[in-house]
Amino acid sequence: MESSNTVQIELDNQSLHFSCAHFTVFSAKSRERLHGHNFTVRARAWSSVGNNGLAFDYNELKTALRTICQRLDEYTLIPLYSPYLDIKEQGEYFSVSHNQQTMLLLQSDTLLLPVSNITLEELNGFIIEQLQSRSLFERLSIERFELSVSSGPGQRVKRELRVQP
Ligand SMILES: Nc1nc2c(c(=O)[nH]1)N=C([C@H](O)[C@H](O)COP(=O)(O)OP(=O)(O)OP(=O)(O)O)CN2
Repeated sequence: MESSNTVQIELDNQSLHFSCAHFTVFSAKSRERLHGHNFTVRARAWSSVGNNGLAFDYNELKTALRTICQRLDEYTLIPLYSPYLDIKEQGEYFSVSHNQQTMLLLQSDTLLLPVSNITLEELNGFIIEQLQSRSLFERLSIERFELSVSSGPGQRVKRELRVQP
């Protein structure tokens, strides 16, 4: 029986993590308190093995993921597109208001991400968009891709992408 020429390359190195503070906003009147996680990222990529016995150099994918994680690491993450937050610049701070409460966060320690909530779902989508912006899937001839983002043991969100050949 001939085996498939398509392999699955999985990356879940310890370096694919970022430590951030956030709060999930559930509604106009409900949110979590500000807290933190050590988020971890795991990627699976399906690709065909070429005549030289290589599917693609997974260091390119690992380096891209590591760079994205490093750029998020040690920040408070705030969703720029949340319908329930009012975000303003105030001197060296961002003032972030929700349900008549306002927190002041140092801009130097805060990232406004182009997402609607700081959830595993939205972080997953953000990281995939960062990879797509590098045309990584086309450049590495990745046919199918799965990204998993976890906020701790036992809870993760996975998203699968079928990249057009
Ligand atoms: N669909 C989603 N639901 C929730 C998300 C999410 O990202 N997507 N996130 C949260 C909370 O931010 C997150 O779960 C808070 O962490 P929590 O589980 O409360 O605390 P720990 O990670 O320390 O886990 P414990 O089980 O409490 O030890 C909620 N919902």
